[in-house]
Amino acid sequence: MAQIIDGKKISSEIKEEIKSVCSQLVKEKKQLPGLVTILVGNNPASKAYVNSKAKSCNEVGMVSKIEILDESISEEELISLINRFNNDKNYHGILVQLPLPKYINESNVIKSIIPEKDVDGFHPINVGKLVIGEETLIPCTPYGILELLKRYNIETKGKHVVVVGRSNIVGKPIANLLLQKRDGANAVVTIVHSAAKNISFYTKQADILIAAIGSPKFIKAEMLKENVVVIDVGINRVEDANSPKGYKIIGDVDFDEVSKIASFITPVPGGVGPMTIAMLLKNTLIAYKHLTKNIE
Ligand SMILES: Nc1nc(=O)c2c([nH]1)NC[C@@H]1CN(c3ccc(C(=O)N[C@@H](CCC(=O)O)C(=O)O)cc3)C=[N+]21
Repeated sequence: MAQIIDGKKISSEIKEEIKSVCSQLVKEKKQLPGLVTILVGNNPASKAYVNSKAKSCNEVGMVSKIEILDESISEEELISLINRFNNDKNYHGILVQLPLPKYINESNVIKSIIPEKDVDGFHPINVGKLVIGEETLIPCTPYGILELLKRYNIETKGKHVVVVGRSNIVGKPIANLLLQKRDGANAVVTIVHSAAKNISFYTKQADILIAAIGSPKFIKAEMLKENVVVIDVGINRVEDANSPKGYKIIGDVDFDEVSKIASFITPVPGGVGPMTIAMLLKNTLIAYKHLTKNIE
């Protein structure tokens, strides 16, 4: 049986670390780090995420603001609001909850956030820095995966990591980060995606498998070798009559069968998801550090 990688526990540890930095700032009567989250429309899942981000901010003692905008807002109005926060010294991180309504160009919106406050790490300047191995704000989910591997002492040097999925949010950045030589993971990395003729051919070679597909229970035990380390990034909402909420969240990995052959595995929920939020707070602290020079 695989050892469970407890993302909930590690995320609590990281939040404790951030909390102690914030209470030190209070003692020194210094400004606190601030995060603004912008939500357009009222998609229930997005609302839930945004609320849990704000709750975590409050837990660690950061300043947090949620801006909820009507679905009818124009791209120009959204960008002008972002500009206001670009210039607002009380906020060091700006996060625009994705996805945005179809008529708003996501790329224009992401580019309107100053790279220094881009705590998602989605701005092309930050993406470019990440790819060439320069210090930058790392997207929260990949950053969370790196922390999990580090805190469970899972060696990546020379290991074959197979990333399933090529999104800009998870697949591409995690592949680049694990590839990095200088203060990096130094792994051999393969990215596979839906156009592959035989996905199992690739996944069977993985020492570490990262599933970021967006398809419930896609990864089966027969696609993997014994003792593989499995990181499940999937957050799939499926109907569940037995749950009080009417739905449950399952990953991209068939946990019941894969946990029998893997050496380590992240559960869903309680794996990568909580880490995403912890690393968002960490990024806000890093942005604060660079913008204010209040902490070393
Ligand atoms: N600009 C932007 N940045 C994001 O980082 C971003 C986004 N937009 N849009 C949506 C996705 C999704 N996302 C998650 C965060 C936490 C959990 C999380 O905490 N999940 C819990 C379960 C939560 C539950 O039960 O609903 C878990 O896996 O244990 C999941 C998903 C951030 N995203």
